[in-house]
Amino acid sequence: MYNISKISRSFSTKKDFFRVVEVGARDGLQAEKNFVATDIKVELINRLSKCGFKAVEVTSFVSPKWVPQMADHNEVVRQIERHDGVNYPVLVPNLPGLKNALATGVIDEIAVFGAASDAFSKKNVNATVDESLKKLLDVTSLALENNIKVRGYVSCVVGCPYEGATKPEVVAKVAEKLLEAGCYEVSLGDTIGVGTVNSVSRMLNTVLKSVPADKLAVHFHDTYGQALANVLVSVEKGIRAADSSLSGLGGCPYAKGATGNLATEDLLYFLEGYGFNTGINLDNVISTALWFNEATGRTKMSRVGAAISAKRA
Ligand SMILES: CC(C)(COP(=O)([O-])OP(=O)([O-])OC[C@H]1O[C@@H](n2cnc3c(N)ncnc32)[C@H](O)[C@@H]1OP(=O)([O-])[O-])[C@@H](O)C(=O)NCCC(=O)NCCSC(=O)C[C@@](C)(O)CC(=O)[O-]
Repeated sequence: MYNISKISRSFSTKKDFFRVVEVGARDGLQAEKNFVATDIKVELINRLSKCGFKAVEVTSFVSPKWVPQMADHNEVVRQIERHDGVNYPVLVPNLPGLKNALATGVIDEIAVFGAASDAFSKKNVNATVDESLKKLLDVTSLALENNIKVRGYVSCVVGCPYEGATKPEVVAKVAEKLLEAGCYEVSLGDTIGVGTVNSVSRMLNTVLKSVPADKLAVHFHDTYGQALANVLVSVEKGIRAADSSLSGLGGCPYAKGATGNLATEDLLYFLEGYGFNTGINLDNVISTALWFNEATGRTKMSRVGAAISAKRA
């Protein structure tokens, strides 16, 4: 069982840095059926850039037949403002995607993605886990030759929508392969948000046997409302990076029923409460969420965003 008393003993007062990667413009929007206009995506990224994030994931160079929402990747990466100290990773599944990204001349970082489940991998990239890892080697080497940083993702680290529970050993193996391929960090994705403190703890204990905590980030979808609890478990195990999306936007087109990522606003409130320095201005993030809702006619807000904007009103 996960030891809660261990958590309270180790609450810290020192302001350690915790890196939050904002993935709303990519992971948050990729499953949206209605196309979000390019100028709204660009403005969203520009506003996020001013909030203090060190990384704002902006789009995917995937096939527009597979993910139509990301079809405007060329325009998005060319039109956004780039701020010093902020990286703008783009998701890349294969060599054609990388070549298209490189041709824009503005890419500073890519994210490659593998999975810990063959069934999900086949649905997501039309290749098994091993096949996709082999293909990724060409992508990572060409990116590194071009001085482009490479981040890796592993999907389905706790459970798969097609295969059920994931074996932690498989997650560890895929994470190791991504690091060997040249990724500077691997983000562990609970794609369908089924993880609990026990299953996430078991998975991390296994992965941490072969991958150091400073090479890991966590990426929790909040389908079952467990994402923040799972971040706490990850923090306690020494992980100091997490992905989240504005207002908890998102889902995965190849994982039915998966809701968005952990909301950035909720994550920031949690991290500040824990005593971390994120360098991110929560108020500006909430204003960005309100602007995005107005621009797109949405109403979805994070819990923290709803609470703080109600107080503002
Ligand atoms: C990987 C492929 C392309 C293979 O798809 P495929 O059909 O096997 O590829 P193909 O090589 O046979 O090519 C088919 C067509 O796509 C074109 N094509 C081929 N590659 C590209 C490309 N890069 N950009 C643009 N076009 C491309 C290619 O030129 C061809 O065009 P056609 O001849 O039919 O006109 C496809 O499966 C794909 O795009 N998959 C992406 C799926 C995706 O984006 N999923 C969501 C992201 S992963 C995620 O969200 C999880 C994560 C990261 O957030 C972490 C977590 O939460 O777990």
